[in-house]
Amino acid sequence: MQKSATDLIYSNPHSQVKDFTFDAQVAEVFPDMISRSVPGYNTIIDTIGRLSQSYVKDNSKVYDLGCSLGAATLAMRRAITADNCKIIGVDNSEAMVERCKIHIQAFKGQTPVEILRANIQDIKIENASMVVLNFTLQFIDKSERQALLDKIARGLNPGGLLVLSEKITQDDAVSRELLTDLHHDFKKANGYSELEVAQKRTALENVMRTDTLETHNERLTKAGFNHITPWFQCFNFFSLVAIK
Ligand SMILES: C[S@@+](CC[C@H](N)C(=O)[O-])C[C@H]1O[C@@H](n2cnc3c(N)ncnc32)[C@H](O)[C@@H]1O
Ligand SMILES: O=C(O)C(=O)C[C@]1(C(=O)O)C=C[C@@H](O)C=C1
Repeated sequence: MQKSATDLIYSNPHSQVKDFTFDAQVAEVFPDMISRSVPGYNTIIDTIGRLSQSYVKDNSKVYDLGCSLGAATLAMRRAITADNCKIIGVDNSEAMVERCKIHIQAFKGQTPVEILRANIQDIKIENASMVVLNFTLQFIDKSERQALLDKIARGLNPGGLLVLSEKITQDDAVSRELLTDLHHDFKKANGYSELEVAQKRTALENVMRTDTLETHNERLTKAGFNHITPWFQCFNFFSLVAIK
């Protein structure tokens, strides 16, 4: 991931904390924001690259849905050895897509990359050997998540792989509070103040709705995935692989 400006968005008191959006201000500091906010983010990006080496097949497509600045796309492009493939990165934030295109061009690679500004719910997914949803599903309306996963499962070739990474919640309030506290401690250890943690939490409240692990499993099973296994969890962040 490239170096970026330090995230100071919530460092001063906001008279009214607005709903979080992936605007130009966020895009500018995003690599710093996500690596200081998501435990294991770099491990997850590296592992997506590692998985693409094994699962991306000749003559197929790879989708990075909610690609932001293209961290997962770049990790996959570095690792893919299959021939005649294409990576399609999709994001609906204009600021992210603009920066992502510049970022991708700055690196050389064999596999062609196309970055699209679109709603991932509107695009066609076809002939895919690998699909990545790295901390994106949590921003889709809950009632529309199953339809998106159904579309992904339909678009994957047999043996194709989905990587789904999400912030999760727990039904049990004691467990939920424990993991939330650990996550907040992680953010503070990475230099965020109490105020920054509290204001970001408020900003995300209406826009990022998390599910339990059980809900994720149920949806993926319903979508038709045959092999589903979490491979990473740290506090209330996890990543799984689902194979068709
Ligand atoms: C937390 S970021 C994803 C981080 C990125 N996948 C990575 O690994 O660095 C979520 C991204 O999803 C995008 N997004 C949210 N809803 C979307 C939608 N319906 N269609 C396309 N992109 C969406 C946001 O603009 C944002 O860039
Ligand atoms: O900052 C937090 O508390 C988060 O939940 C992290 C999180 C995410 O999970 O996607 C939320 C928004 C930002 O895009 C980066 C990371």
